[in-house]
Amino acid sequence: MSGDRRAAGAPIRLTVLTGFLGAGKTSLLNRLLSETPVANLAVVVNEFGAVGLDQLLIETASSDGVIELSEGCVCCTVRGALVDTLVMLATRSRPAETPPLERVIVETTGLADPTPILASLMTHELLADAYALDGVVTVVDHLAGAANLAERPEARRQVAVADRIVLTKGDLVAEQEPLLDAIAALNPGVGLVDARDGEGLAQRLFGCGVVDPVTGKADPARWLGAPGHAGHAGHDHAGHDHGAHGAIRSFAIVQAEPVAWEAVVAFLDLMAATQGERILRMKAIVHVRESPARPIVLHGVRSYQHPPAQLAAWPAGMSPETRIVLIGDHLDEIYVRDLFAAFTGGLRSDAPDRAAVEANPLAVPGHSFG
Ligand SMILES: Nc1nc2c(ncn2[C@@H]2O[C@H](COP(=O)(O)OP(=O)(O)OP(=O)(O)O)[C@@H](O)[C@H]2O)c(=O)[nH]1
Repeated sequence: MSGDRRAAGAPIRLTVLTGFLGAGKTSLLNRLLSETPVANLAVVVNEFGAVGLDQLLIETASSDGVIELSEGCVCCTVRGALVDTLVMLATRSRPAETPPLERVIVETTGLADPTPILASLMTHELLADAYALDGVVTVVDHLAGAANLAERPEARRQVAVADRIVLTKGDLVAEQEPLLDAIAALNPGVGLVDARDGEGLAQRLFGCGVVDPVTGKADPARWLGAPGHAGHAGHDHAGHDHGAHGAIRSFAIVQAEPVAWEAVVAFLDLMAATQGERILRMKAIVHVRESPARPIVLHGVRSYQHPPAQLAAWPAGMSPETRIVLIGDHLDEIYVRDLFAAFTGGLRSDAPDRAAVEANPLAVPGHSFG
């Protein structure tokens, strides 16, 4: 934690901890809090039905950082209260000697679709400014996980939007492959953490979002799943999933040529207008023509986008290229790729490769794409 101590005015890191009912969120939180100094961390717990139970468990580790919302689902009835609580945490007055709040963890109810919560974080003026999403951490248990993913849309969404997945109850099953396959189909390359792996939980769960500006650190390349970065397989096209899991899939648009910022804005506006409800999550780093040395990172859910943030420089080890990762539900990949190409002058997905046509021994002399 000392490495990311919050500078005055720097955003509060916010982790959304989600996972299906009984997956082990509270157990994980208890472990995390027992490992992590809690003086500058607050936990917002939302429960559905069993009010108070989780608070009792968490209180053993953190006597004063816990705020429990009243009964209700965090994605709908308590959404207003969650926003109010986060506003209160960001704006509360505090004695001069107390350190500023560095982190907030929101534990959602197991039945929550996390996308409305993420949308609130991105679109509420004060929240978008005061908080930086440090990552969506989803807990999946080996015992019930595969069945939940097969049967419950909210469980699939929790996995699809995760920046990190924690696997619990591995001690209770012999075979792990079916669940790992189901996760890979929804969110290929997501970083997996086995809850049985000893200490250092905070290190593995925190810092999996995008941060930088400028430069509050975190690791945008890892967040994006850029090739060569730990925890991700680096996928440009994966996650076909038209079977039992419906049509949640992810793909990446990659373009090395810098693009005009206004073309990207136009592309995103049209995406939001036409595909909004199908976008579970969008993460992007943009190689902008106007500032090729300083990329812009973007993220969004549904039709909402977080205000763009410009990084100090390209993340170490990442080549300058635009990389847009889209996780969608019934999202039309060809349409999206063609739309991007139309706005940015890139190659259309169904058009021949320019180099293959121009640098081809059979190419028509003098012919080139203009
Ligand atoms: N064997 C085993 N049990 C676990 C593990 N993680 C959690 N549990 C147990 O699973 C049960 C549910 O854990 P919780 O931490 O309450 O799960 P939760 O996701 O917070 O549950 P809800 O708040 O009801 O959604 C508890 O009895 C835990 O002790 C694990 O890795 N192995």
